[in-house]
Amino acid sequence: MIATIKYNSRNHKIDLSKPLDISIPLQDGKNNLNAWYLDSPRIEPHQEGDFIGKVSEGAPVNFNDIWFNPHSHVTHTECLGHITDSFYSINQKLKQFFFLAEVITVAPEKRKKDFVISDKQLKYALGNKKRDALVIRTIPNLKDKLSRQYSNSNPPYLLESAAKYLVEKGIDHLLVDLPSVDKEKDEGALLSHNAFWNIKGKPRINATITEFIYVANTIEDGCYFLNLQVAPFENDASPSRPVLYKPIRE
Ligand SMILES: N[C@@H](CC(=O)c1ccccc1NC=O)C(=O)O
Repeated sequence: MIATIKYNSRNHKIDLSKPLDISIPLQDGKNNLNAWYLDSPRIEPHQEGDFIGKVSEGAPVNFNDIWFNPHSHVTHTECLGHITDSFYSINQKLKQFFFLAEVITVAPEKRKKDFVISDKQLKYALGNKKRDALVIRTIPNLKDKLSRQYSNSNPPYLLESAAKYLVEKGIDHLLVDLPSVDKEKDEGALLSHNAFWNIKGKPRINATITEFIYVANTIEDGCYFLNLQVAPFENDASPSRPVLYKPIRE
């Protein structure tokens, strides 16, 4: 199924039958991804009195309750409501779902005890490309990213100057394969979140950050169309499924 997309007065073709899913699924239990010191997520039959919501236990349907936190357990997209006093819902702020994206691969640089993504690395990778969205794959890029236990591991993050550079570049949607764009323990500074949403200036209310993606090694760096949608929760963040489509060269 081939679609032609007219973007900036140019036609691009994509094959809708060849989606590249860069989300991480959520599953019950300890093998699930985890961050921010929470228990593992749970998917379990709803129970009430004698009722157990499971066909094999005599119920007419499987009827599971799910306990999870979008920031801890799954690919999720957040809006500025993640760090503001006022409530903003990702389901209200993300209203367009196709974007031109660049996929880049970065090896975070060692800075004292941290590993960071710098503005210099992003400048080198983006050059003068103009994109709506940036997908950052960090290396090493092993399958353990699907089930990592990140709490107290001080994962890589973006320098504030890197986030500021992305704002200057006009990147509205940032996707990373990390738990956060900020340092795990930064005493609430959240410098990159603040810079990306320009909280101290004119807030970028339609900009989004997607965390915990996984970009398989079979997906090459380069230009893609990105379909980004969230589950319709009215919350600062919600589970999301970013999907890439490679433009067809003619
Ligand atoms: N870096 C922050 C902590 C933080 O970001 C955070 C803490 C608890 C639960 C979630 C967090 N961040 C992401 O959703 C700090 O050290 O204050």
